[in-house]
Amino acid sequence: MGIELDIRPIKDWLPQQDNPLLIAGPCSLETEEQTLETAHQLAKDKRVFVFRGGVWKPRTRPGSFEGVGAIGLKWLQQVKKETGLPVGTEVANAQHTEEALNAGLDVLWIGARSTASPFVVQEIADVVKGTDAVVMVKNPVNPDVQLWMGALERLNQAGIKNLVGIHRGFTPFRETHYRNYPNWKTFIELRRLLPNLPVICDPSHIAGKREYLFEVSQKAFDMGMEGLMIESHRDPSCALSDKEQQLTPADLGLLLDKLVIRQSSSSNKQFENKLELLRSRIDALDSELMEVLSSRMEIAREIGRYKKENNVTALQINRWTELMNKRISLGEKLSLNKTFVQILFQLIHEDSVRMQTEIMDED
Ligand SMILES: O=C(O)C(=O)C[C@]1(C(=O)O)C=C[C@@H](O)C=C1
Repeated sequence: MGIELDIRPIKDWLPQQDNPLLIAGPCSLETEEQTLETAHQLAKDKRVFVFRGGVWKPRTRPGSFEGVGAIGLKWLQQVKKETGLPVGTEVANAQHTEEALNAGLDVLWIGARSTASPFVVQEIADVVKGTDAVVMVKNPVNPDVQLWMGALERLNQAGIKNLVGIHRGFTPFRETHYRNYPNWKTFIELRRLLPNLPVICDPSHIAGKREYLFEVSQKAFDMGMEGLMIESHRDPSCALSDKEQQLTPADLGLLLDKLVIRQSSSSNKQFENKLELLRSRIDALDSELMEVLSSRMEIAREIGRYKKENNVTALQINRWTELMNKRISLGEKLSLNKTFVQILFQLIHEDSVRMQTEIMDED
């Protein structure tokens, strides 16, 4: 079951927010003029509720633009004064956090590399303790839901109730056309564990390229996320960081026009009735599936006992390879996803071998 953290809904700290929560602004603040011009253009689109801008930029390797530093906080104050938009930036240590709080920033967020370090998160939590700061926590670079949760818990234990999770994708472990791999199942697990935590998506860091922003953003809404943090620059071609993933405010408007925003439920009675009917069919099929699995495991146990009597190994690689190939081709005929079939049978086989070795090692 999920854990109940004491988290306030977005509406409590941002009453003007309308579904979804949209946070937009440049990857990095570069000049006061670039900051203000981008902010004024974004403020015209009433769907943007918070202006973001990176001031301290964590870069993988030295030598790239590392942000303008604390002077950027003054530009953010100016944005707030001129546009009325709440403003936010990323903080990566205690000093950033103190400076951002002193500058009256409305939103702070912890980046993926910082979330991966419990020491850094605790250092930030110690500074925000006792304030009513809004703190957003990006997922750690590796798909470790416990580490992500741990960061949120540390902040909550410091009394921070205005919490939001940000899904920005994970360092890819295999070739992908995205910059960071969107491991949606980690989000599903986080939602199961912390059902009352609002979670938004950062399509810019997942996509890495403008052309994929729409599909990632739409998927986030299909999954039930509450908003987006998306990078927007008045002229991305001149941006000092992440040129290829930023949109002009006008292009952001076009992207928002196309997105379908979904609700977690519907008040349509007919829809509810039909859904219930279909769910009861799924329940019945799942029971059948479990019965079939249980019978299969019983046979695997019988084989295990038989192998033990005859001193034969549990793992039979030729049979396993042949079985997997057959299941994949049957799966294709039944319109089942190949990776799904592979993972499913890997799990079944793994457990079958585990049971057989246990039988073999029994006295
Ligand atoms: O065919 C066997 O020898 C089994 O024990 C069954 C089974 C399976 O679960 O399908 C289990 C272990 C082997 O590596 C191969 C297949």
